[in-house]
Order: sequence, then C-alpha cells, then structure tokens
Amino acid sequence: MRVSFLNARVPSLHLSWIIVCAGGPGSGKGTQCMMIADAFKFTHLSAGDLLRKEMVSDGENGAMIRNSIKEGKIVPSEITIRLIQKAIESSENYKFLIDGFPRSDENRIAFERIVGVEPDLVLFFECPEEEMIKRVLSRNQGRIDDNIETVKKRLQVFHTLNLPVVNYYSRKGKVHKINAVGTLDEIFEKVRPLFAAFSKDGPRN
Ligand SMILES: Nc1ncnc2c1ncn2[C@@H]1O[C@H](COP(=O)(O)OP(=O)(O)OP(=O)(O)O)[C@@H](O)[C@H]1O
Ligand SMILES: Nc1ccn([C@@H]2O[C@H](COP(=O)(O)O)[C@@H](O)[C@H]2O)c(=O)n1
Ligand SMILES: [Mg+2]
Repeated sequence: MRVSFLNARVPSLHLSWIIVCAGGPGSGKGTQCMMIADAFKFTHLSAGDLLRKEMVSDGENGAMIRNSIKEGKIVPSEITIRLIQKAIESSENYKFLIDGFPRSDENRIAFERIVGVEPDLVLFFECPEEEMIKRVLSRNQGRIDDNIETVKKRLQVFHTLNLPVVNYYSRKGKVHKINAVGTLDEIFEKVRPLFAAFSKDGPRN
C-alpha cells in the first residue's frame, strides 16, 4: 500500500515514471493514451476527465469547473493538481500517463512546487487545426465544450498557454513530437518505440 501525502510532496512519485501527453483539442491525446495505457500498463490520468467527474460531484467547485470548461478556460491549478495527486496516491502503479496537464506555465510551476517532480517524457501530438476542429465536432460524447464557439476559445488557449509549456519542456530535451494525422494504429506505431524504455513494472531505480 502506498502512503498518502496529500498537500505535500509525494515521495513515492519519485519512484514513478511520469509521461505527459500534450496536444490541442481533438488532437487524439486521450485516444492514444488509452492505447498506451493498455499496451504498456500505464495508469492513464486525464486532467479533463478528472475535472468533469469533479464537476458533476457535489463538490463546492462544481459550478466553477463547469463554467471554466464551457468557456475553455484553465481551472485553478490547485484544484486540478489535488485531483491528479489523489488519483496517483490511490494507485498501486508506478507508471503514469498524465493527459492534458500541465496546460499552462502556471499549472506546470504549481505541479513542480506541490508534487516536486518533472515528467520523464512529453509526447506532443501535432495536428492541423482544421482536423482538430473536425474531430471535436464529431466526437459525440456529450461534452459541454464540443461546440464551435468553445473550440475556438480552446484553440486560442492552446496557442497562448499550452504551447509555452511544450516549448519549456522542449528546451529541456523532454519533448517527442508525434504527427497525429493518420489512423489510430499508424499513430500508435510511432508512439510504441518510445515506450520500450518503460516496459518494466514496479518502482524505478
Ligand atoms: N487519428 C485519428 N483519426 C481520426 N479521428 C481520431 C483520431 N484520434 C482520435 N480521433 C477521434 O477524434 C476525437 C478526439 O479525440 P480525443 O478525444 O482522443 O482527443 P483529445 O486530444 O483527448 O481532445 P481533448 O483535448 O478535447 O480531450 C474522438 O472522437 C476520437 O475518436
Ligand atoms: N490542466 C487542465 C486540463 C483541462 N482543463 C479544463 O478541462 C477542459 C477539457 O480538458 P480536456 O483535456 O479533456 O480537453 C479544458 O478545456 C479546460 O477547461 C483545465 O482547466 N486544466
Ligand atoms: Mg481528451
């Protein structure tokens, strides 16, 4: 059993592999993360999914999260980090795929301060804007942000807030760019070789 250290640095995370998946709305991060998690036994933590779950719970932040998602805005970092931390601490795994976080420099800096770790690798799914819009508008999962008005706002946030995070990790040599156009299997075949280094289960040395 792993020990809980909510609101403090998480020592067991230092023994874990952390891989971040970045990309614009509809670039296919979530889809590829599910395939990676399944093939390589990673725990997939989608920041958006965690926030959507929190949004429909009875929690005090539900209305604020709903409004942020509807407007394509970034939810305050402490809230998202608390959800990610809770999910990590309730897992027995030592391999985490964090999908859609950090989404801003503020997210990144708060995560480093609160959790005290940096990702080992950042996968950046690059996709043309028209393709991302097409995918989002045909997603059909009942998401309140899957409409043209919100997608336009999310694309703006992607350029102004998300890309600086990718650029930051790129300067540290941590980013691997994936062309996200193609079939699911074609994209997964580009991702697969990167995970050979993470095939072992259990804590890292
Ligand atoms: N390579 C692909 N080709 C065509 N459609 C795809 C591809 N990958 C994913 N999709 C579809 O596009 C939609 C968006 O994919 P997905 O939810 O994985 O994107 P995302 O990057 O997680 O987006 P968001 O940031 O909005 O959560 C889904 O309906 C998915 O089935
Ligand atoms: N770090 C994050 C991640 C997401 N959000 C909010 O959730 C929305 C949907 O996220 P997806 O990853 O599922 O696309 C996103 O547009 C934000 O409103 C966030 O605030 N912070
Ligand atoms: Mg997603």
